[in-house]
Amino acid sequence: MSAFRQRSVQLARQARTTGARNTRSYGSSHGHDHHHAHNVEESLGTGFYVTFGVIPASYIVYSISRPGKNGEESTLHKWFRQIGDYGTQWETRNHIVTAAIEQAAHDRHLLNNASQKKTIELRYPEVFQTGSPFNVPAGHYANIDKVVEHYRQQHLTEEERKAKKLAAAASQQQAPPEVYHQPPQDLPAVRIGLVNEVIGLGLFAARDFAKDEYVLQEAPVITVTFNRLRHLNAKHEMNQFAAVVSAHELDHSVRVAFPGVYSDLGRMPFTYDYVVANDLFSRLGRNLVPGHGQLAGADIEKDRYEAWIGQFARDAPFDIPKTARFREVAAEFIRQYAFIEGSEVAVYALGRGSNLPLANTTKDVSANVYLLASLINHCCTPPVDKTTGKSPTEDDNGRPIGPNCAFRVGRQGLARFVLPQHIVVQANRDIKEGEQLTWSYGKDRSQLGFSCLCDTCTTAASGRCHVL
Ligand SMILES: C[S@@+](CC[C@H](N)C(=O)[O-])C[C@H]1O[C@@H](n2cnc3c(N)ncnc32)[C@H](O)[C@@H]1O
Repeated sequence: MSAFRQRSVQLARQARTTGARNTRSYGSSHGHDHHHAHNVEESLGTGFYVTFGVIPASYIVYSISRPGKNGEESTLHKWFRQIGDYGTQWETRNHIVTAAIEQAAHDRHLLNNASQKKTIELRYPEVFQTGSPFNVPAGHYANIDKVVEHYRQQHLTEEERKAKKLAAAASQQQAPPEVYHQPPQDLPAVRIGLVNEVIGLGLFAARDFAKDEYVLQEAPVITVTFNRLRHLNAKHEMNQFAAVVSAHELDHSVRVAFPGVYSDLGRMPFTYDYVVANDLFSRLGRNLVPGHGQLAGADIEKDRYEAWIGQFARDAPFDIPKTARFREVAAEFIRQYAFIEGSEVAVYALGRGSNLPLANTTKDVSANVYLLASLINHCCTPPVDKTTGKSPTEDDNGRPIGPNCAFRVGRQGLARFVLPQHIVVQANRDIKEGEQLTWSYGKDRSQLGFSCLCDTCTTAASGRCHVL
């Protein structure tokens, strides 16, 4: 194209030169043309391109508009027809899509509503009649009696093994002791005794008890509202003071059970003769639930008793001034002697700063004082043995050590026979007649508030408590 263009320019230049020769030359331009011939750059122009473009375009249009060799439809004609057919095509597609959606909806409806078949159609029912096609001579079935017998034996052996295992497990599983479910028996349960002049009164087994056996059930003699956090405030102190004093006024046995508290409240302890003459030791058993353990009297010598109450008699003034100090005395008495329903620790174990469990600590709850159960003294649990990981229950000579009882207040666990606010005493190991009943006050020695003189602490053979 470039060569063609250069040639055209050359021809045009020659034509101009010839033209100049035939025309007049003006003086001013004379000789200039001759010496300075310009190179003229000219494009081919639109006309040129149009002319040359039309030819192939016409050819293309011509060829696509021609029918095929065998009279087929020309390409151009096909295009026009396709464009014309678009409407029909879309209509057909829409019909197909609509039909598919309708069918899907129908199927879905059918699947959701049709009930499931309860039987399975066999592809060919003769399947039941056929035997194994392998290793079976024509007209015969294999005799599988031996196989059946083998698996029958295997099944019987397995069943026998299971039965033996179950029986072994059942014999190993110890049935809970019968006594654990039974309320205390209507038999002598406890006897009152004087442990020594420091510890004071205590309760002693009046017969043998088996581990887990219930010893007695007792109703409270004083019930007051108690709040672990607001124990010492005017409302609670007044409530406790009134309850403690009126219990004393109603029954002299209360003064026998708590001589120290009543001397603090201005009441003289009774003499031994007065107690015996009025049968006040026996009256200490008056709140036992009938049929749930009996008090077998008291075993206390006169001179020891007089020596013991002498310490309280010395302090006792003769009147009860209702001052704040006496309210405090009553409140302290409740803290020392009361038990809370549902709790397995007594109120003293819930003293200020205690982290022992009490359902809702800011709530007012009932705290109960009992006549007999309040005489049960504390015994320390021996420290855990590092080798066994348990607290020893026997000393080196095989004698039982540690507390031998536990208590529950109200219904708890299997002790469903316990009445609301009542206390039940339970043997936590076998107890011999004459043994002192003890339980743990729930704190270690440093927090007890008195110098512990329990067997665990004082018996040389056990003596382990000293390390606490
Ligand atoms: C709930 S009373 C038990 C009955 C008490 N012995 C009495 O005569 O009133 C608790 C008080 O008994 C005394 N006590 C209980 N267990 C004791 C122990 N292991 N060692 C020394 N004193 C104990 C303490 O004076 C304690 O405050």
